[in-house]
Amino acid sequence: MSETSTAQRIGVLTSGGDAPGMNAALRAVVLAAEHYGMDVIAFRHGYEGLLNNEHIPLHAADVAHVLQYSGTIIKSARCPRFKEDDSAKLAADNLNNLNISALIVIGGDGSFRGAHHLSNYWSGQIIGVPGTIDNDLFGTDATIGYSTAVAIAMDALDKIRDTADAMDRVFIVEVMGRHAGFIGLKSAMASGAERMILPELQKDKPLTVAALVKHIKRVEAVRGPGSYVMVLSEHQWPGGAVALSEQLEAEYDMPCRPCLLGHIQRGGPPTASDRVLASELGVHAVELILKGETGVMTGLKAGQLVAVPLIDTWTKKNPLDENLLRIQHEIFNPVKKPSRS
Ligand SMILES: Nc1ncnc2c1ncn2[C@@H]1O[C@H](COP(=O)(O)OP(=O)(O)O)[C@@H](O)[C@H]1O
Ligand SMILES: O=P(O)(O)OC[C@H]1O[C@](O)(COP(=O)(O)O)[C@@H](O)[C@@H]1O
Repeated sequence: MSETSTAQRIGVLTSGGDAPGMNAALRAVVLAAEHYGMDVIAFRHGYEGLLNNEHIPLHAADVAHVLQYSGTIIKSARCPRFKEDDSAKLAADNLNNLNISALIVIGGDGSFRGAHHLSNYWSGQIIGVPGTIDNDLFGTDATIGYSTAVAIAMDALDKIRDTADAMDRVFIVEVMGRHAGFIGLKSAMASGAERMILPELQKDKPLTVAALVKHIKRVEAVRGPGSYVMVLSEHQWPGGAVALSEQLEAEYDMPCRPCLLGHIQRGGPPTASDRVLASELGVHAVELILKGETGVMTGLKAGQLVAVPLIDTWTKKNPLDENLLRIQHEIFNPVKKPSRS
């Protein structure tokens, strides 16, 4: 891009936890921008880069072969100081000094709160692209990264099942999703887990060790000795899967092993679904800029591209799929509740 270029200049950044498919979204943004005659400036390390003026131009050649990799080539960060008013003012000044007229933020709900905060001080267009493994953004059926995280968790759960079966053991597998049980629910169903503990379910019926032991024993009574695999969303038990399995062993003499999947869920090749979703949403973000939109997130709802007000993405909530919950609890539960009829 030359100093004398008069093309519209847009900014882009990846923010919050990296999500598989962010590179595919970046590639789509850059290719679409070039297609429509725009220049792209990428801020490195999310909002940190916006505040520190850490930026690079991005061209098609820079993103030619990145969509098969997780992480983000422009790096991501959590930037607590961006919540301050002075930070938003500084970011606005930096964007204006670079003649940037629109900013694409690829991230989760926190990143969109940040984008909204920035909009109080900056009059350029702001478009969000949903990038988080947690799938906890209202307005889109799936976020970029979610499909890959579920596939990784399922693969791990299948492997755990082999060893759990061989030794008739209980396993507690901790998956990500601090506030949302989407990864937990889908990976539990996809792997045939006997039980799942999700943040949304904890509100009505918090987990107790006694209830868990009762369920494990009942499953054994129905099926005979064998494996029992439980999916536990993170932060749902003090000390997590490790503490819970230690308690089962110590207090109930029940052979139990913990497994924490952690950041493994954010790495490796993104699934085809995530690459395609990211590609479609990245292009849509640029096309929304061309249409003059601002303060919206691009999403995919029932196969249709949509533009959702940024504020809705965190003030409203997508519930867990009621039908999947019903199937897991009532039909796939080895311990049948007495029939209602
Ligand atoms: N209320 C807020 N006001 C301003 N910036 C925010 C706010 N909440 C989050 N951010 C910014 O967005 C970044 C990413 O948010 P975070 O919650 O960590 O990840 P995610 O975007 O994946 O949800 C934060 O580190 C901060 O820079
Ligand atoms: O990588 P960090 O900073 O330890 O954060 C871990 C958190 O990030 C996530 O992977 C993604 O969350 P965000 O999309 O909100 O950043 C959560 O599932 C997890 O709780």
